[in-house]
Amino acid sequence: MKNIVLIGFMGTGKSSTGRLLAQRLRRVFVDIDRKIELEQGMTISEIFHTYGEEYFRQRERATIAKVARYTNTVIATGGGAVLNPDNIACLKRRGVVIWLTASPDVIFERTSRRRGSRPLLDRPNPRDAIAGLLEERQRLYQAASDFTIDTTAKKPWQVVDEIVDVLRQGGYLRGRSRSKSWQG
Ligand SMILES: Nc1ncnc2c1ncn2[C@@H]1O[C@H](COP(=O)(O)OP(=O)(O)OP(=O)(O)O)[C@@H](O)[C@H]1O
Ligand SMILES: O=C(O)C1=C[C@@H](O)[C@@H](O)[C@H](O)C1
Ligand SMILES: [Mg+2]
Repeated sequence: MKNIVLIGFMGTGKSSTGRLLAQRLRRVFVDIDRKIELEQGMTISEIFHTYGEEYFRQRERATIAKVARYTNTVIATGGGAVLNPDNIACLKRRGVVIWLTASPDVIFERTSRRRGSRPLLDRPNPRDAIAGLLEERQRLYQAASDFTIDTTAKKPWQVVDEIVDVLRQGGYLRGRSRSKSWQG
């Protein structure tokens, strides 16, 4: 079975929704940011501040190259994975790519919850940083994705339901996964 790859801006729910989706489909879940943190023994912010963004992007590239070879896995990428076309090319080889979106206000609200953990938003006016990065990246997410799901006004379990529906309709899932109602 193909991997299910979640892409999208910070705060669109790739990590939290990805974990739920993997539980629902009984698949392994890999979060690229978490894997880098574990392997490096540092948080993403510490990596950015100590070695710089370019170094982080190299680690991200190497980690994605490794994980993209898995099968049957739910993969949550970091928000900047689309910046390198090689990342997308290798993820697509064995994966179907889902773009999670959310409005700038909701992104701001969700990313404010764990301040200090997203170095690119660690500045005096994070709203402007969000607007600028969204503008730069929107077309990259669009071009990389097979399906798009707007998470703005949805609970994580509703996003999971929608992902399962689009994957099933697209012929990417076989058999039944647990019914929607179990998650309330
Ligand atoms: N659909 C949702 N409704 C409400 N809150 C959500 C939803 N999805 C995620 N969240 C919350 O928003 C915050 C950010 O979510 P998450 O870390 O999953 O985003 P992400 O896309 O993985 O971001 P990053 O690219 O920075 O890793 C978390 O506090 C999470 O619980
Ligand atoms: O959007 C981005 O460029 C990033 C998103 C996070 O997931 C982390 O990968 C890191 O903070 C960079
Ligand atoms: Mg994440």
